[in-house]
Amino acid sequence: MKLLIKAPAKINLTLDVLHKREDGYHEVEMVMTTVDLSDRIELSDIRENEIQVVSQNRFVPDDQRNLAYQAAHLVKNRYGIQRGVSIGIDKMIPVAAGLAGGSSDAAATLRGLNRMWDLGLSIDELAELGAEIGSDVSFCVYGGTALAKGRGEKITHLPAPPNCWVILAKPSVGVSTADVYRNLDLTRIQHPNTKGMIEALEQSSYEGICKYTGNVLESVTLKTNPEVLQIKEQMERFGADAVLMSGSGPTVFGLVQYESRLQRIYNGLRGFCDQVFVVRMLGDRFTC
Ligand SMILES: C[C@@](CO)(OP(=O)(O)O)[C@H](O)COP(=O)(O)OP(=O)(O)OC[C@H]1O[C@@H](n2ccc(N)nc2=O)[C@H](O)[C@@H]1O
Ligand SMILES: Nc1ncnc2c1ncn2[C@@H]1O[C@H](COP(=O)(O)OP(=O)(O)O)[C@@H](O)[C@H]1O
Repeated sequence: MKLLIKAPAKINLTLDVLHKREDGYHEVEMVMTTVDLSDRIELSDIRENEIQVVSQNRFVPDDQRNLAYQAAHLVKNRYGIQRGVSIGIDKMIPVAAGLAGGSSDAAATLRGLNRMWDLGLSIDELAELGAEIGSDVSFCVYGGTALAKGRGEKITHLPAPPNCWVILAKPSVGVSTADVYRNLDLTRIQHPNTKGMIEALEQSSYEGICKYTGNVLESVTLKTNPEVLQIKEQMERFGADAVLMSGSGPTVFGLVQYESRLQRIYNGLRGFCDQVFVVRMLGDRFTC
């Protein structure tokens, strides 16, 4: 049997950090939404009772460090599955970019194995398993648009944003999520208005969504990586309606309502940023 599953990237419309917890993680409040830049995960039955990961991308680990491997390993152990699987990862989402590519691969693997191995798990049960792999995996199991609390695993679904374009620009610098959280100065945070963002989504107000975007992790990543700030400034100058870094970075996204502006922003960015994508937000969430 072979299964092909889509693993979409996410962006953070808001990202707030409330405090540092005793377990070392940070208590967060984030509004996240999936966009149609997706990895393709191919699950295939194999004869050997083992997990294999195959990817052409040299930044994607092919062993137990891979989050998709960890998802298969968790399911195999938890449910005593005596079958093997090959996980092919066709990587479209830039790696270590603040777009949750690895988390989404893990989430897609959970959804896929649930079908392939007839586990009969609900989407909520899959999201609970996802939380054991990483903070962003639960959200990626559902996709769509949601408020994520706790360390990211407590999910409340929200209405999809109104239709618009999203330009993603990924500078070549690498960013470690753990380092960004570690270097965050909690005494100097400018908290985004999460409530305002939720209301804007509920009212389907594009202007409100643009107004309430905010990410406290920018204070760390923009300071250590001036090229990220430069990309933000370029996107603003070329006329994006809202510009923000996604997650811990370094990817910057711009929201654009009118197609006429899109080409100008895209061309302006291509000059000094290798990876630029124009995508749509994905309205629907996964149900199984
Ligand atoms: C910042 C965010 C925003 O969506 O995304 P990315 O930039 O990674 O895409 C997430 O909070 C990242 O989630 P994820 O990448 O799954 O994090 P994990 O693997 O669970 O944790 C990586 C490290 O980040 C730190 N961490 C993560 C989540 C959290 N709420 N508090 C933390 O302090 C911890 O040091 C942890 O060891
Ligand atoms: N399936 C995967 N795809 C990409 N990276 C992975 C995967 N599994 C593990 N990783 C590791 O996780 C790290 C974070 O990758 P990724 O999920 O792409 O970034 P982010 O958390 O910033 O959104 C990478 O450095 C990579 O080594």
